[in-house]
Amino acid sequence: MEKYAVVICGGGSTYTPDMLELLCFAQKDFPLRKVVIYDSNEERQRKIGEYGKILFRDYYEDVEFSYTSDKEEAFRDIDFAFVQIRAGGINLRSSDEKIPYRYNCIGQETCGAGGLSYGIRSVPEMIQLITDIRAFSPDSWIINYSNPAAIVAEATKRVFPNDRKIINICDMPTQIMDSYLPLVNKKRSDVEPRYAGLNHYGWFTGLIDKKTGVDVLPEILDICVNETDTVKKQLNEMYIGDKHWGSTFQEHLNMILDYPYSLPNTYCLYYLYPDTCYSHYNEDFTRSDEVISGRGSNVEKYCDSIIKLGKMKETEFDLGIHINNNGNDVSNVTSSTIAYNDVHAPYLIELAISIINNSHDICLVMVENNGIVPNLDHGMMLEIACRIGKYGVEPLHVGEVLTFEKGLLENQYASEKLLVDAIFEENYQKLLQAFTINRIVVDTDRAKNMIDDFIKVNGDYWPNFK
Ligand SMILES: NC(=O)c1ccc[n+]([C@@H]2O[C@H](COP(=O)([O-])OP(=O)(O)OC[C@H]3O[C@@H](n4cnc5c(N)ncnc54)[C@H](O)[C@@H]3O)[C@@H](O)[C@H]2O)c1
Ligand SMILES: O=P(O)(O)OC[C@H]1O[C@H](O[C@H]2[C@H](O)[C@@H](O)[C@@H](O)O[C@@H]2CO)[C@H](O)[C@@H](O)[C@@H]1O
Ligand SMILES: [Mn+2]
Repeated sequence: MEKYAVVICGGGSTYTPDMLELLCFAQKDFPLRKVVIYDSNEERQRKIGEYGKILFRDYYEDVEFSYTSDKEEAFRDIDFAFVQIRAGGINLRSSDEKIPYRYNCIGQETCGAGGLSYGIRSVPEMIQLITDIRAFSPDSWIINYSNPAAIVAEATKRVFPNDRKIINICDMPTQIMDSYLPLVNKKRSDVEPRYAGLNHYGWFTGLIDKKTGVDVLPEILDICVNETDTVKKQLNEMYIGDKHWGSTFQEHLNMILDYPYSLPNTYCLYYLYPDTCYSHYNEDFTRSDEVISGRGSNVEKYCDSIIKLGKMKETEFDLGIHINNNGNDVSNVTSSTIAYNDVHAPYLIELAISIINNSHDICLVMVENNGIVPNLDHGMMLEIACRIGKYGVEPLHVGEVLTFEKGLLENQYASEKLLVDAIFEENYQKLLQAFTINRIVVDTDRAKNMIDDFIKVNGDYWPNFK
């Protein structure tokens, strides 16, 4: 049986423990010979690296596990690169979120001015990373989570136009399916999604039951409209203790009631309800602060405890690993790390399994439009349903989008396209246009003031726009 070599880029990521543990759970369906975690910040990765040594020794000893900041050590002889870097780190995410508030604008990780600022940092680092991976493993799959995925996808499309093994993905639609499918007693592996839009700005147009061929989305929307209180209660229970996602999904349900003909991505909230979102956020304690004190701190404590014990088996951290024996459905076998049981790792591994088995599972990934949605810009990197196999990504037919969605998407794509132009040309005028055309920014003076502030905090992460 073939065994694969995986590198996780951004090894210091808060998602890495979940990812490593799920690789142990999925060893029957995704057999591995080598796992390397790679990070440009040795210190940030060290604890997760030391924890990973214990994990693989206890649960997957025939895998060669290591951690490094050396590119050749990380990228030589690799089959899959899972990429989850945060260019500039969490502190600059904090600036991305706080600077817009100075000008009465929402600050968000991937949307609006914050997302544009983040995109300017991410693009050069992602291009360098992919170039480095390709230098040592020209035929490896590069599956990227790093944000802002829409802007990264637009930029990598231009620099690596013929590289069919770069896949940009997002786990938000997966999370939305997991949140609403229980209303019709289904889970994610029971349906094939139909979806269209840009990353973090799209809509489900169908959820096809694999057994019957029936689209269960209309029934879900009907329940949302006619049994709203039941749905509110179910979402509250699902996200009990998770204030951010709990409140996000309550607002998301309100958006469905306003536009009850499709199931939008949660991120549409920032574009369609900017004033409501602005009023709900605390500019002195934004989402990045919650992540630092929540997921970030939990993951660090988790790794520290295991490193201190020197083992996981027969401790409170014992994963009770059983070889995943329920077929390809790793989404049923979530890891038990304290980081959080989430869709992030399962989604990535489900994708990899569909590739190695050539099973053509349908996943939502970002591909160049090229007429799949004939009334949208053909260069748009659309997040749509695609069949995933060992020879690449094959998009399903979509057809035209409605006027409302077309108007929103063309506007957003103009912002993202102008931003990538601005980055490559170091062009201030296009930078100003990218900010001003964005539905969350709108005003030229506000855009100019934010850009001035972003230039100050981003330093060398930003080119010298002129
Ligand atoms: N696509 C999605 O739906 C999705 C879901 C969740 C998270 N994300 C993204 O995944 C990334 C990781 O999230 P996180 O909260 O774990 O971030 P994090 O800040 O906890 O970790 C990111 C790691 O990347 C490292 N890094 C930064 N630049 C690098 C480079 N050029 N080369 C190698 N390593 C580098 C950092 O040192 C850090 O250890 C972010 O971009 C986040 O937005 C995407
Ligand atoms: O604010 P964060 O860092 O917690 O999350 C930002 C990311 O949010 C989405 O990913 C979600 C995922 O969709 C859902 O499973 C949730 O429970 O956890 C993930 C991250 O916490 C979004 O898709 C990402 O692009 C964002 O980076
Ligand atoms: Mn996402």
